[in-house]
Amino acid sequence: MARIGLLVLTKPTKLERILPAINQHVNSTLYVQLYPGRRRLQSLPSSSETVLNVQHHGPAVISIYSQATAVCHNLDVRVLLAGIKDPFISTIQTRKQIEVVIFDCLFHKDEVDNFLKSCLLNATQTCHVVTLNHPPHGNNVVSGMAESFSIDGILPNKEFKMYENVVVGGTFDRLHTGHKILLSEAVLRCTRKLTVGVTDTSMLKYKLLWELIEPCSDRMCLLEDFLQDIDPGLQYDIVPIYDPLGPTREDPNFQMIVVSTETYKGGLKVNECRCQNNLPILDIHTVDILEAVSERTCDEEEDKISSSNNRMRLLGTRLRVPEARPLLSRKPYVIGLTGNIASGKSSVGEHLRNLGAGLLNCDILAHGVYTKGQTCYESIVQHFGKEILDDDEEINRKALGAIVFKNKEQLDKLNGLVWPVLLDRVKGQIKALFEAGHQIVVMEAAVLLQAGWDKHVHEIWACIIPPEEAVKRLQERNNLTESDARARIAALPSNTELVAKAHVVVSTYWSATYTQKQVAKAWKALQLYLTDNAKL
Ligand SMILES: CC(=O)SCCNC(=O)CCNC(=O)[C@H](O)C(C)(C)COP(=O)(O)OP(=O)(O)OC[C@H]1O[C@@H](n2cnc3c(N)ncnc32)[C@H](O)[C@@H]1OP(=O)(O)O
Repeated sequence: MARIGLLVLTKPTKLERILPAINQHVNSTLYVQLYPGRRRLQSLPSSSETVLNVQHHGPAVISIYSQATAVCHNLDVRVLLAGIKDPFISTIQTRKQIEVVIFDCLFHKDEVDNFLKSCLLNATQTCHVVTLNHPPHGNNVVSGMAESFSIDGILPNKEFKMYENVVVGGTFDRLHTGHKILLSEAVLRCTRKLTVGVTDTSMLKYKLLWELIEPCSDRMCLLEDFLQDIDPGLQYDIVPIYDPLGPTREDPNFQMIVVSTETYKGGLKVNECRCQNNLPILDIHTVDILEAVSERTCDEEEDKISSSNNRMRLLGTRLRVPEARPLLSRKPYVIGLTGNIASGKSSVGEHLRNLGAGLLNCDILAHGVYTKGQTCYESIVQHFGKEILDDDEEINRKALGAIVFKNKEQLDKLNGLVWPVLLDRVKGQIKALFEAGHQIVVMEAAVLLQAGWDKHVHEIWACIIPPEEAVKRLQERNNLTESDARARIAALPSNTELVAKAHVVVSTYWSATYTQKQVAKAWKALQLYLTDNAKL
């Protein structure tokens, strides 16, 4: 199985039939090259032909993306546009090295050899060829796809225009089919420079699960990579934006803006602002939100292709490969379950226990190290004074908490007294749970990262909820004032810090059933990971 493949598509109507077979040949990136008739390679293009070509073949691009996404879920599909804009281009330049070329019809061996040698500029030495020459059945032409590539006899649509300077904006988090279509529509209509405004993370804090949005610089790099792939002939200016209008409020050169039906109002706002600034009004090209592949996977998701849905689907998945822990015993496999206060760690821990994990709760263990007669009792009383004692001389945690949660120095002191003793107990408990038959142990610890205990676990699972939800929960659960609740939240790592370290992220923001679903998904993925790596 190759990682990177190129599908040479001479008849787009065949796509539906050949897509399932493509999954057996490629598992990472699928380039698609629409291949206009080669007889045209001899003559030189004229600009009117370019416009006709884009007008004629542009809709096929959308259709390819929708169909390919529906069938090849795991492939990063990239429809190459340079050959559509200029049908006389005879070379294919991709960013990634092509390992397999898939033809949708039989070509003569000499033609194929010539194609591999002269047209493909970035193929591996061992690049091989597959022909999926399925016989046509029925007459059903897929909508948006013309059976013929010939543009002869096609009348120019006077409405259809191409522009030197085009602009498009968005968050572009984890490029999905909707983004690819929006960008392709912009590229297809652009002849010189495409400016892409990318919302900086500071603008996104109102978005659901914004903490899972990739950093702006990463999103910009991925965009550049995608755009250079689909049309290396354009100039790209990819810029971070800190307000919804970005560079459109001042650049006099922009001529056209590409928006989705959802962001059309934003396009109107841009023109309002340009009018006020005495700048030329932009033509607005609106791209439909893709409905065909927008099926929700659960009630909680939005009813369209959206980045929020994509982020929700990341919950419970393995976001990164755990670092090697050579100093940690391989067995049992220890998950550090952490999260800010009231984030629902304990419910996640319970789900994991139900699935078979051994569970230990460090909050509860911590309480046990300073009950009367236990190791930390004397040192805590000595430092914090007898005022923290109950009538029965036990440490009153409410009184102790009132001191430490208002004073960082005091909290550090308490942590310094408790953590070393607690860690010994935690290690003892992990061993006991393993001896009782648990191959996987979950260590629930609110301050896992601050304590530097990440080195004592094989991987980290973080539980996140929006901070405002945490404030609400804390006020209800712990009877705290709003400012006390905010102070308690601020004392623990933020969602962003947690996500940066976590291998798996779950959120208890929605229903208990949805939390359970995420945990079950993460548990299943962990079993696969452990089996693959023979860690159990
Ligand atoms: C490395 C670890 O994570 S060990 C587990 C955390 N425990 C510790 O660090 C020991 C020091 N803390 C304590 O002894 C107690 O929390 C006290 C005395 C401060 C307060 O006791 P209680 O009022 O009974 O609170 P309790 O222990 O149940 O903790 C309540 C919340 O405080 C937070 N909390 C606990 N310890 C700390 C700490 N050291 N720093 C910041 N927040 C903390 C937790 O997030 C917990 O929230 P959660 O229930 O949503 O997880």
